[in-house]
Amino acid sequence: MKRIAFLGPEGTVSQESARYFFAEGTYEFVPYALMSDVFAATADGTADYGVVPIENTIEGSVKHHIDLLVDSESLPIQGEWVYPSIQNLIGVKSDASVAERIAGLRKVVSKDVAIAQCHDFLRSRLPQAEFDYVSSTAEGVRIVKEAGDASIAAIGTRMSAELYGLDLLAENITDHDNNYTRFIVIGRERLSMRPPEQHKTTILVTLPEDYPGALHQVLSAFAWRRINLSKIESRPTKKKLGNYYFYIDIEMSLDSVLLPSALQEIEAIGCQVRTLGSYPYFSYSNRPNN
Ligand SMILES: O=C(O)C(=O)Cc1ccccc1
Repeated sequence: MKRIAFLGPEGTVSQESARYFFAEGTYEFVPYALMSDVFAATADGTADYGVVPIENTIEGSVKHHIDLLVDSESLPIQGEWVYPSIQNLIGVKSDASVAERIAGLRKVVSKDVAIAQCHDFLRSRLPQAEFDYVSSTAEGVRIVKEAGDASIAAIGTRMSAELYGLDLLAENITDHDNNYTRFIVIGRERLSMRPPEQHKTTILVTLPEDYPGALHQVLSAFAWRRINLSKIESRPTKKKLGNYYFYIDIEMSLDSVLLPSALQEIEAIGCQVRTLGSYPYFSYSNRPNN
């Protein structure tokens, strides 16, 4: 049975999303306390695949996860999908009314991204609350359960509230209905699933120094071939202040005729190109398990 590593404990958005993506076949879903553990377990073969939230509608790229991906040389991206994260306000069980319980909250414990996703709700309904940032949404739920304290709430999935036997104090508290998270799966083996309509390729490009207009040349190698890019983002190389690489998502498979020649052209001007993966991509309307 294939093992799928995800950011735990049980009940995270990542786990919900992994179950949605790997809906067909039998898999073992294995929680890890930190995203770096998810990468390490996949790298050393303890897990076959690792699930990584990489970008959010509201927050943009999860920079720490992009950096982990870049640092994990041997783990190509094998697939990408989009999942709507629905967050809820979760508290200990009590006989008091929900309004009273919300009024009595002093602290909210959750993951930074989840708190950001619910910013408007928290500002209007819980202006008095302070925030504790923890490693995942389900970890916040676990902490609330352990504390057994009615003045603390977590933000997390419905699944986590059920798992820890807590109450939903408010459902679907995310600020925007179009709040989606883009997930990738890393691993050595290709995935065997229904062929998708779209493929993507992700590359890292380091520009040569002292080459004015290098980025323009990179972009034009794609432009004149009419190859669409869906994302370009610079990240510091961390080797020297002011040195960057570009993280580029390309809407084309590396198996195509055009893309390899574009990459050759970019290398020819002195850029370093590293492929992070060429993989199937599933939008939310084109679900992997339709
Ligand atoms: O903390 C979690 O539950 C995660 O899986 C990370 C996360 C949090 C919010 C949106 C998407 C992923």
